[in-house]
Amino acid sequence: MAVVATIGLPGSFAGGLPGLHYLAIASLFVLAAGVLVKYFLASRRPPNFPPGPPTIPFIGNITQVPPVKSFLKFKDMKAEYGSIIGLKIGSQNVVVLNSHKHVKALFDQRGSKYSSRPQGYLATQLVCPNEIHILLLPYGAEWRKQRRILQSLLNVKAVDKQLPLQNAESTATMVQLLRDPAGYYDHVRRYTTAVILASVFGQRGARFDAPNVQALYHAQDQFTAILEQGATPPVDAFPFLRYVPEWAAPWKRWARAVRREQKGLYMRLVTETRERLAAGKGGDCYLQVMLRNQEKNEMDDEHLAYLAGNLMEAGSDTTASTLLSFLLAMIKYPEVFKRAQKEVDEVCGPSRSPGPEDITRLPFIKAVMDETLRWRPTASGMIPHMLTEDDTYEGYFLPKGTVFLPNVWAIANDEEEFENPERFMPDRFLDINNSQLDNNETKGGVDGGDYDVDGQRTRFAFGAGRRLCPGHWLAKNSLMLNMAKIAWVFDLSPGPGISGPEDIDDDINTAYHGGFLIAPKKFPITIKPRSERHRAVIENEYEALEPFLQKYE
Ligand code: HEM
Repeated sequence: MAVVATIGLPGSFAGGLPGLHYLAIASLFVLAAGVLVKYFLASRRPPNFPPGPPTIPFIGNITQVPPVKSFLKFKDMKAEYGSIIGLKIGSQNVVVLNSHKHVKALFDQRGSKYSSRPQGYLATQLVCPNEIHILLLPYGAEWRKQRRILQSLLNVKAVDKQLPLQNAESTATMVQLLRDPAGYYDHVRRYTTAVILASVFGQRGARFDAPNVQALYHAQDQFTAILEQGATPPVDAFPFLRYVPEWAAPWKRWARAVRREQKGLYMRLVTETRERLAAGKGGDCYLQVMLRNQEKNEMDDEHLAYLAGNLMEAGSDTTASTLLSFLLAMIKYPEVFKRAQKEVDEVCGPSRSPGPEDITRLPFIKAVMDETLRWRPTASGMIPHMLTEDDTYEGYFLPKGTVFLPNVWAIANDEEEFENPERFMPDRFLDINNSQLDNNETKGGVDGGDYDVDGQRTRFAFGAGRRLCPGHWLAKNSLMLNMAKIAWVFDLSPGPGISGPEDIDDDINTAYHGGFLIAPKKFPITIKPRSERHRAVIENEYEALEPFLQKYE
């Protein structure tokens, strides 16, 4: 009766069944209207929010965001709306940062507010619940703890310990490329997985079809596929979707399957590593250190397994995709590859391939690596940061909870920063590296202007602020070693059916897979040893390194 009075219904309808019916329908109607009004209002741009395309009631800008390679569309929007663009994805506030200036000002300089991640229902509740996945963790105690652990293993000095492993696996990759050049795509992907498998779990991944390499790629592919925009209903924009029962929501069943597969794999790898360590095998891996400190760090087995597994996810495809882009660039720009070959020849001579000791002696290869990371940044799909307090910037109001997308693609292709950004021109980094090296080295990698030692801060290929990729030193050692060895061992040219470099498709629209990470599609390439002597040297080097790799078998 009280309810009836409140909503002003005639009392005579309140007593019997028909009255209750009416009441229920009316209540539902009011509830639905309330929800509609809420979503209607929530899909509008908040006052003083950065400019962007007009919103559509209830859905905001959802229809203006393409499901793949949205970074291209966001770059185009810059002409109309500027370098800081406000969007509504349903009720979610989203800001796209199209200039390195904003990423620096917000992520780097206001790191205490801009370092969280959006807590998407699917990713953080169904696939990775209980704060187990460092990439997805909110900015807080658990993230700080996990980040500290990674920092101690992956800092600039500590990663040098992995150089012998990276060198041996890179040499093994050169031999695989010699023996089976057509399988280049998988050989490169094997390399990056094998390095992480050995450095983290102390295990060997000698072939691309090795069960653990395959299992890792399968779990990783499933994980990225389910997180891809458009792969599942927009449950965060329309939270009522989370209440759809599982029988009517195949995406929920898919999420549970991904969870099962990922957890099963990472836990199994930890068990295997424990057993191998007990048997005196695979020592000195990152997981061994983590296990030793497990109690001190208050990590249960699942958190430990995920932290180790996350290194696999974060370090494998990213590095492989960058190396594949390098191969593509080298056949598209043969004059660059010739200069790279000249440099390695001058530094190493004809009797040995480049090794760890050469990494700091190859400025041109370094510029090629920097340019590859700029030309095709693998994280163009934009890894979001989330704002944890209300803020104002350049006169705009940015509410707490706003999701920020750093558009690495737009930053790397900014005509105001880079002349002819679509062209692969390592010289732009050669000049910077040479002129700014001293100035910036004293600042411990933090940029003293627009560039740091390796130009990383301007391109933002490794992210920014407190979430900056903790694996970037390890990754860069892998990139340098492989790029230098490839230039030393091989001649590269366009594959059969391609008349010359001008016919090679390197277009981001057509030559690249879209998704969370971008990667080149397989392209025709001919990979041949430069001479019989080069072939013999690399085969011999591999033979000498085999006993070292055996310890991971
Ligand atoms: C070329 C190779 C790589 C690229 C381009 C890359 C790029 C990135 C980017 C863009 C982020 C997000 C940064 C941000 O939110 O601002 C990230 C995060 C991360 N990366 Fe990398 N990465 C690479 C290799 C690696 C390697 C080799 C490892 C480890 C072995 C690694 C481990 C991680 C981890 C754990 C995170 C999550 C950090 C956090 O959320 O606090 N990455 N990476």
